[in-house]
Amino acid sequence: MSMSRSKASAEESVPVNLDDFERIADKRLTKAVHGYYSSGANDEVSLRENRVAFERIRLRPRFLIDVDNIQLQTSILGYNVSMPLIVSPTAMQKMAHPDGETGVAIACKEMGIPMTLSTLATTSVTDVSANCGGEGLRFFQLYTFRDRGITYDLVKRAEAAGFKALVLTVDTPTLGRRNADIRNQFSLPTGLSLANFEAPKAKSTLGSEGTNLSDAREAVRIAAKQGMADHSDSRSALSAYTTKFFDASLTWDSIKWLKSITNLPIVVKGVMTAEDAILAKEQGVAAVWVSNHGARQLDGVDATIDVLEEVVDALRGTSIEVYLDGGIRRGTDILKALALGARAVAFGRPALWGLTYNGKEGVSQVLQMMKDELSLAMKLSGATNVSSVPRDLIRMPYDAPYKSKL
Ligand SMILES: Cc1cc2nc3c(=O)[nH]c(=O)nc-3n(C[C@H](O)[C@H](O)[C@H](O)COP(=O)(O)O)c2cc1C
Ligand SMILES: CC(C)CC(=O)C(=O)O
Repeated sequence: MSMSRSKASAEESVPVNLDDFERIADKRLTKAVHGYYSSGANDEVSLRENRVAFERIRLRPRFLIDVDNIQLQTSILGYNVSMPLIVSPTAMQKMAHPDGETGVAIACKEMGIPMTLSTLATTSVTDVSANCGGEGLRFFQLYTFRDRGITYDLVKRAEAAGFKALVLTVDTPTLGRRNADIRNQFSLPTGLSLANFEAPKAKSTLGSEGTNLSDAREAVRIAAKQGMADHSDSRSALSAYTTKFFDASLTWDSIKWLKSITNLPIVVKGVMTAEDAILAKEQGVAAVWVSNHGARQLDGVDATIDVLEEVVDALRGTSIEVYLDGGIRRGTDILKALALGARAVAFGRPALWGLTYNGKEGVSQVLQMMKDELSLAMKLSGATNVSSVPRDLIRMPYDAPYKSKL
């Protein structure tokens, strides 16, 4: 791994929590990249809410429970993991550090947790896998393109590269409005490209015989190579890119098509209601990922942690796993989500801060910090196993005042 940047410089003290990593990353990134990574949509009401909602939840610790040996390991989609944490997909990680997606993937592999690679990564599915020696658990986040042949090709490449699940993002038919990207005229810095769209080195795996896909593929490829430099959509170059190429006509029914082309388990990312959780269930998905996209899409939605329980309730009695991201910054946040029924949680920005701080090593530090914090939170609250954190370990703001059941 490249080590082109130092750890904390003299004026930066060593980070002791994720906020410290954020502060250091804020100073090091260019204005445009920092704006892109940190922004939420519009007035960032939901961005603030993602954090504040965690702070409103109170813990109800139990004591004189043997917490000498607590159980952090669990399984995700049948794979053993060292703790219930996934790294969320975030686009264009090489803007943070040359280690980019490979750095995140290796840090996750070493920690024994899944990494989710974005469709809009600056390292290809093939290269990420090769750089990890084919080891580690990786999921592929899928954006669907107007031309289904492009989506098909992405899925086949992810399969061939050994990715173990498709994470279909459903909250982005088009891009949310992010003020910083508009002000900064954001586009991908020169020298980087959206690597999953580079021309395949070998013969194309494209399988939709009979359709002429070359023009559409070429357009996507050129845009990816040019770093989405098209600012014709007044909202931003990213917005122009998604409007032009993303399939805004996708419906729940489209999951049938996805299932017809792959045997990989499908995880639906971006669910915020019981209604959509039930529609996902009807499509036979393996997992539902509660997310508001780090509050970057529709502003004014609830914090994810506040809708988790309705989704969990809607899927009760099924084998569908529920994950959550949005504002996870502390071990106690993880514990709160587990108490509400999440099988695992995920985070996006903290991995980018770790990457900015010190490449792959910085991501490892961030992951280790979360593991240590989760372990501490469990010991201090009497929770012994991540798979069976009781609901009454927490008090939600909407819970009725305590009445003795004793
Ligand atoms: C810079 C950035 C880029 C993102 N890119 C993607 C993406 O390519 N695909 C996707 O499904 N979600 C993407 N997301 C959303 C994340 O997967 C995740 O839902 C969000 O970051 C969780 O919130 P957190 O950052 O507070 O942990 C992105 C988020 C950020 C901050
Ligand atoms: C270009 C975007 C679609 C990537 C993304 O998901 C995001 O920036 O939140």
